[in-house]
Amino acid sequence: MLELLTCSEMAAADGRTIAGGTPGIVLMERAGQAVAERVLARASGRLRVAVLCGPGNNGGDGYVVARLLAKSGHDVAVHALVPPDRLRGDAAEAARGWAGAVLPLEGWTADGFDVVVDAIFGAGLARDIAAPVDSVIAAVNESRAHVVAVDVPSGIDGDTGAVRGCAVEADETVTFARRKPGHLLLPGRMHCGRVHVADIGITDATVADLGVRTAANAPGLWSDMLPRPDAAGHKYKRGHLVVASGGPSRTGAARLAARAGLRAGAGLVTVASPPDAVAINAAQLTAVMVRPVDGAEGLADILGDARFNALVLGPALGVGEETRRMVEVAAAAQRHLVLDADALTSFAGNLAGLWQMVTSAVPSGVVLTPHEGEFSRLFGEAEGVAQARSKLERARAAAAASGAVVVLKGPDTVIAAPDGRAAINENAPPWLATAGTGDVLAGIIGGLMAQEMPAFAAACAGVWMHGAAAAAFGPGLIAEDLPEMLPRVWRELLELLFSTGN
Ligand SMILES: NC(=O)C1=CN([C@@H]2O[C@H](COP(=O)(O)OP(=O)(O)OC[C@H]3O[C@@H](n4cnc5c(N)ncnc54)[C@H](OP(=O)(O)O)[C@@H]3O)[C@@H](O)[C@H]2O)[C@@H](O)CC1
Ligand SMILES: Nc1ncnc2c1ncn2[C@@H]1O[C@H](COP(=O)(O)OP(=O)(O)O)[C@@H](O)[C@H]1O
Ligand SMILES: [K+]
Repeated sequence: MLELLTCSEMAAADGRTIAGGTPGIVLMERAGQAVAERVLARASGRLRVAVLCGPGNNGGDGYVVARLLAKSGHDVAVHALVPPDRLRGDAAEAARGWAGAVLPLEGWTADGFDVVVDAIFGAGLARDIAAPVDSVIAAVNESRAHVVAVDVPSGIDGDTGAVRGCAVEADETVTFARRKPGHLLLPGRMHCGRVHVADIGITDATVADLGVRTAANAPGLWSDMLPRPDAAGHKYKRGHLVVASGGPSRTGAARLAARAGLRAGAGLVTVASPPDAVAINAAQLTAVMVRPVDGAEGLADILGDARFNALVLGPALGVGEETRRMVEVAAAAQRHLVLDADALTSFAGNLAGLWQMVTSAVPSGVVLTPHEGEFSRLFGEAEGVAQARSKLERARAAAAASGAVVVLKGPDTVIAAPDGRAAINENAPPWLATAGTGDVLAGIIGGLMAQEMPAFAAACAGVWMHGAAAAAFGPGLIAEDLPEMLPRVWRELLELLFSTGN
C-alpha cells in the first residue's frame, strides 16, 4: 500500500477496473460511501452538513455522500457549482440519486454547519481557482465546521501538492485505492488533515500492473535490505566508514556524521582529519577513530586499504578544488559514497564533472544529500529540473542528470534514484530543522552503505531512521541527540521485521 498514484495512474487504474466489469458508478458509490462513513464516525447527534459539489466526478462523489447522510437522518444541504443537468456520466447519475434541493455554491456561507464535505475539485483540477470558488474556499477555511475533503482538498494538485490559487484546509481527507503524491508533498500535506485510504475495489494487481515508480517512504520499502544482526558477524564484516573532517575550526560536523555512522551499524568509523585538526578531533572521540589525512593525496593513500569501504565527504569540508579532488579520489577508488554540503557545492556549475565522477564510482551508487540551497546551486541548470512541476519531479530529474541517488531534504524529503524510483518521506518532525542534523543524516546513510546496503535503499532507510529518531526524542532536539536515539529506532525496526516475518 506504499505506492503513490499520480492522477493519470489513478485514472488508468479506474479505467482498467471499469473495463474489468465494475461500472464507474459502482466505484463512485463506494467512494461516496467511504466519505459518508467518515462523517458518520463523528456523529453523536443530528448533524448539519453542507456538501459542496463541483462540476466533475469529485462532485459526483459529493452527491452520493449527500444521499447517504440524508438517509442516515442528518440535515444535508447541497451547494453546487453547476446545476445537476449540466453534469455528465457517472456524476449525472449520482446527482439523479439526490432527491433534495440543489443550491448555488456561489455566496455559500458556513452559518450553522457542523460538517463541510468538500467535493468541489479532485483529480481533475486543471487550473488555478478563480471566482466564485475562491471566496467559497475562504469561507470554508474560516468556518468552525469539521471539513472532510473528497480525494484531495479542492485547490491542491494531487500530483504535486501545489496550491492552485487557493485551497481548502481539511481536517480529514478520504482518498481512494492509494494516496497521491500531493497528500505527502508540501504544501498539500498541510491541507489534508488526517488522510484515509478507502478501498473502492481497485485491486492490488491492478495497481501493480501500472508499474508505479513512486512510494511513501516506510520500512516496507526497504526492510528486506536492512543489515541484520548476525551471530557469526564481527566488526570487519560490518564495513569501515570514513568521514572527512574540515580544518581545526570546522571539525564538529564530521564528528556528528561519524557517530551517526557508528550508531547506524558500521563496524568501524574513522574520522579522516587534516593533520592540524587531529588533536581537536582526538580529544572528542572515543569509539570513533581518528587518522591524519592530508587532502586528496592523503585520502588516496589510506584508500589503498580496501577495508575502508564507504565515505562521507562534505560536512564542513570546505568548498573548492581540494574537496572536489577528494571526491574524485574516493570515486576512482570505487568506494560507496555519500556526498553532502561542501562536497556538493564544490561541483556547482560542473554537472558534467559530477556525472563523470558518479559514473566512475561503484555501480551500487553514490548518494547526494542536498538541501534546497545546495540543490539549486548544483542542479539549477540541469535538464528537466527547471521544467519540473514538483519537488518529486525535480529530485527525479537531478538523479537522472547526475547518475546518483538524490536525497532532496526538507520537511517532505524526496529520495530519487537515476532509474526513476522515488520515495517521499513523511515522518520528519519540524524540530529536526536545527543545525547539524543534515550531517547526522549523511552519517546514517554512510553507515548503512558501509554495511553494503544498496544506495537507494540505504538513502530511504537513512531518511526514515533520521525522522524516527527525531520523533522519538521530541521537541528540544539538537543534532547530538539523534545518534543516541538510533538504538531505540533499531529495536523498533527489528521488532517489526521479526513480527512480520520479513
Ligand atoms: N479515478 C477513479 O478511480 C475515481 C474517481 N472518483 C472521483 O472522481 C474525481 C475526478 O473526477 P474528474 O476527473 O471529473 O475531475 P474533478 O476533480 O471532479 O474536476 C473536473 C471538473 O472541474 C473543472 N475544473 C478543473 N479545474 C477547475 C478550476 N480551477 N476552476 C473551475 N473548474 C475547474 C473541469 O472543467 P474543464 O477543465 O473540463 O473545463 C471539470 O469540469 C476524483 O477526484 C474522485 O473524487 C471517484 O468517483 C471514484 C473513482
Ligand atoms: N521543517 C522541517 N521539518 C522536518 N525536517 C526538516 C525540516 N527542515 C529541515 N528538515 C530536515 O533537517 C535536516 C537539515 O539538514 P541541513 O539543511 O543539511 O542542515 P545542517 O547543514 O545544519 O545539517 C534535513 O534532514 C532536513 O530534511
Ligand atoms: K475535493
